[in-house]
Amino acid sequence: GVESGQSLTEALAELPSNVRPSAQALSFFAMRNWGLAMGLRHTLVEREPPNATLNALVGLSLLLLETSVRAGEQTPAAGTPVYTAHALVDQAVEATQLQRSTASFKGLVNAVLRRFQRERQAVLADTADAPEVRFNHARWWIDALRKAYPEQWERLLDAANAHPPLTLRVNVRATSREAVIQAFAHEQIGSTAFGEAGIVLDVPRPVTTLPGYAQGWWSVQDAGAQLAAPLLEVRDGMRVLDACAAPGGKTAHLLELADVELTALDVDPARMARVEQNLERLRLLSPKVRLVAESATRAHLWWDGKPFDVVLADLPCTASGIVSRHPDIRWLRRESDVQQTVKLQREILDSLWSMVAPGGKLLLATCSIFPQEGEMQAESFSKRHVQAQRLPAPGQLLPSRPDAEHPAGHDGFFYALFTRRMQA
Ligand SMILES: C[S@@+](CC[C@H](N)C(=O)[O-])C[C@H]1O[C@@H](n2cnc3c(N)ncnc32)[C@H](O)[C@@H]1O
Repeated sequence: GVESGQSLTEALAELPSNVRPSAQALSFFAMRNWGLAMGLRHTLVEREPPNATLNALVGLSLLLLETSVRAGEQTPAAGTPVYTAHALVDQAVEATQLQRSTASFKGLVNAVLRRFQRERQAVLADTADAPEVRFNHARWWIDALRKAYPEQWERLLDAANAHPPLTLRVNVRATSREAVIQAFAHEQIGSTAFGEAGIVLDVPRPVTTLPGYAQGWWSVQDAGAQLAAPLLEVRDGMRVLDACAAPGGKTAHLLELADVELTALDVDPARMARVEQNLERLRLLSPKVRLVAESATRAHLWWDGKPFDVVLADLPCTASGIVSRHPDIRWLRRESDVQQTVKLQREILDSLWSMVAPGGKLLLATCSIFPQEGEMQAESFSKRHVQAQRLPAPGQLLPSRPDAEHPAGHDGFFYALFTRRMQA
């Protein structure tokens, strides 16, 4: 799916629920190691296979073969899919045979896998130095980060390859952070407080098995994303617009912080339905909350003309800051996507700016670390809108792993805050 442009989340959602957990574990592992998979495929089959399915099948089989050899040399990390080499070759050949688009390549798949088994050391030596293999990202992505962050690019790529912690934000309308930590401790689940309402789990686990999920005590949200809503300093009675709201992480946070009149908007109706489900679980739906499935750029269809005190523009972006949580992104995106999202972001921002009340605030947020979607976008916005005055905000947050000072680490985000100057 990812090789032909479909996101992993979409592809997994289409599978029957009984195979989804194992398919997710395998595909996440594959995406976290796809640089090696494609590197081995390239060394052994120089010519690009005629279709994406065959390419993925050969790459995945080689990766799993290599994983099985390494597992014999060193205990693999928890969750690593380990199969015997014999079973792998058999299954790969059988899978090739099952699909009409690949069936005639059965002999090729068999030959490639057997050659890898015979010549493993030499094949690895020919493969290991390619940047895609070393850093496990697409080449254009590595080059873009090297250019933007000449000092930090290697650290950033390594952080993207790490497994992220499980971080939660407590719904302070429903309970207190201390009560949640205690409820977790009661079930021998270790966790640590961070930030204003955050909790990081000592060991990640399926969220629905944690106390308080159904009761809406908390939401899953990265530590960096938890900074967004507080920057807007909402107070009771304010008119608030969350313009790119789905799946509703920051919508819920805004509603937890104050008793506001909130419009949550998203262009994607299916994703908008998830906002409703999330707010329902958190007991945050009320007549003061309006949910609209429309585009921020088509204000005439949904805006009553009354300005908002606060606008959150959590813009669609390449998501280059959250790769550790979505390991397919780095393979899914194309270089040309950056230009396209920059243009869409500009259109959305310009439309939203006209809705901000004098003295009101707009927060430009993205989960990207490409400067075009961050500081460059904010600067060009300032130039287009002379009434926009920039206020203090974190700017570019680069992804960081948990450490003693920041037990939750955080993903990569960009935040720029503007206020509309009062008329003279
Ligand atoms: C980064 S996500 C938002 C995440 C969300 N704020 C949260 O915290 O859970 C960006 C969202 O923008 C939406 N979007 C894209 N184009 C849009 C448009 N023209 N108008 C409104 N929403 C749009 C996408 O469907 C996507 O759900």
